[in-house]
Amino acid sequence: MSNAKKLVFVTGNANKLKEVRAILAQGQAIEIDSQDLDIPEVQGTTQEVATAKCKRAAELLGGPCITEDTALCFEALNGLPGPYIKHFLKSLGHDGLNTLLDGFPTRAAWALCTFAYSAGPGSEPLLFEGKTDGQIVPPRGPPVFGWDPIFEAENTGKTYAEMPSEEKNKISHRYRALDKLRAYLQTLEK
Ligand SMILES: O=P(O)(O)OP(=O)(O)OP(=O)(O)OC[C@H]1O[C@@H](n2cnc3c(O)ncnc32)[C@H](O)[C@@H]1O
Ligand SMILES: [Mg+2]
Repeated sequence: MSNAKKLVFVTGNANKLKEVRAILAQGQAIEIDSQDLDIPEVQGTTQEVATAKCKRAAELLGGPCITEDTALCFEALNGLPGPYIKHFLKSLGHDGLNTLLDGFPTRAAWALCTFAYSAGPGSEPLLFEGKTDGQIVPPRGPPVFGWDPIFEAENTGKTYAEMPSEEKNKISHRYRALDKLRAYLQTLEK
């Protein structure tokens, strides 16, 4: 009999779901169900964006849920595109995001993952953040997931896209945020 804790992850992104399941599968009794709900994303800080999305998801579901927002932040642009990376990526592509940084003294960037957990409608979401530093580089590796080919992580010399998934999942912004969420969920079981 499985005594796994079940959680609903509200996301429309199949790659996120895949990584979250792979990371949580490492010895943890948390099962993830997913739902793709169309939730407008507000403008603001990464925290404001994450909180508003999770609140709305819990209202629509009528129960507890998690949501996740990923930002890609350029040091030269004071953290932008940040939570708006999805639209920047769609409009500019990998090459355009690189060109955006031409003429700036640094191509340093960080990937920021924010998980939000709501215990249910009306319950203020809790946030769990994970960050991985890196550099924006011309694309290398298979273009499977978002901006993976242009993000060279920390001192690995590899873009996320060049890493086997187990390697990315050990150092990623998502892994680091999930580690905190997992620790919090364990305290609820006690
Ligand atoms: O339904 P949700 O969960 O919101 O899924 P989404 O695809 O809209 O995701 P976000 O709003 O968080 O936007 C983040 C953007 O960054 C991309 N992205 C997220 N995590 C990534 C990762 O680990 N590597 C590369 N790209 C990523 C993703 O495809 C989006 O274009
Ligand atoms: Mg989204």
